[in-house]
Amino acid sequence: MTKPAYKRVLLKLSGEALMGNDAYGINRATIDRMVADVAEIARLDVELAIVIGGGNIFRGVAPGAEGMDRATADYMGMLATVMNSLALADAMRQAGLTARVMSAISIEQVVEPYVRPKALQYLEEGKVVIFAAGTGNPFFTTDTAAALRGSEIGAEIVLKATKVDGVYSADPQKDPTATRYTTITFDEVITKHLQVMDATAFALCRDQKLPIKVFSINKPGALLRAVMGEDEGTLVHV
Ligand SMILES: Nc1ncnc2c1ncn2[C@@H]1O[C@H](COP(=O)(O)OP(=O)(O)OP(=O)(O)O)[C@@H](O)[C@H]1O
Ligand SMILES: O=c1ccn([C@@H]2O[C@H](COP(=O)(O)O)[C@@H](O)[C@H]2O)c(=O)[nH]1
Repeated sequence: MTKPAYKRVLLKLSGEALMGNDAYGINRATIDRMVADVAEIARLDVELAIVIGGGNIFRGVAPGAEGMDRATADYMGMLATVMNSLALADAMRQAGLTARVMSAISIEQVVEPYVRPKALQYLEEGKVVIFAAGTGNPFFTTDTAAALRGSEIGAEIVLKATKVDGVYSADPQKDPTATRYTTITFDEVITKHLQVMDATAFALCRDQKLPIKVFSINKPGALLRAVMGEDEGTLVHV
């Protein structure tokens, strides 16, 4: 087998995809499938850090959050990512992988705080590092957290595993005539307002020259192909 294209990657996993076909929450079969995909690339000695979104849990509380102060709702969203991170780490443990969860907000009885040198040490030791609670700040997203942590740890690429199989000319879930790009520049995605990731995340990756690959979380083998540098999804580059 040929070698992986990257030594260290930041994988952004869709929170919303975690609910599978359920209305919200964590679907057991879905998380196990995600972990199996992750295990496949961990076996290749790729240093792997993960950020997982919170849409699967936050969607469930959204009606109650209506009219809520934005920062408070955002803190709830960040806590949702902590729950997903813990569930992911535990599923990894059951699959024989060693994962460490590090939180951007202080909840030390539950999960250790994010400390960059410690995260780097874990990666060098071959542990999977899961960055929880986003950036730790309201008004941001876990996509921006992925761009931020990816830059901090010197990842060579951000792999965004999501519900669609790449970046399209318009939202493919709304516009069936939308066409998929194989590659696209950061300037183009930003000026065309393509919203598969938020503009803050795109701008940070552009400034740090950190490429992003967007691909389907539901397509078998897609993560492996992305790690091998094969033609999969859409590459967003400088
Ligand atoms: N131009 C576009 N190309 C591709 N997808 C797009 C585009 N515009 C909007 N989208 C939407 O962006 C979504 C992916 O981003 P989103 O941040 O909502 O999900 P996620 O990151 O997978 O979930 P979570 O936020 O729970 O982690 C896709 O499901 C798609 O419908
Ligand atoms: O840095 C961050 C990251 C996330 N949030 C809040 O959490 C939810 C869930 O994250 P997704 O990226 O949408 O999955 C998000 O909507 C924000 O409300 C945050 O405030 N800061």
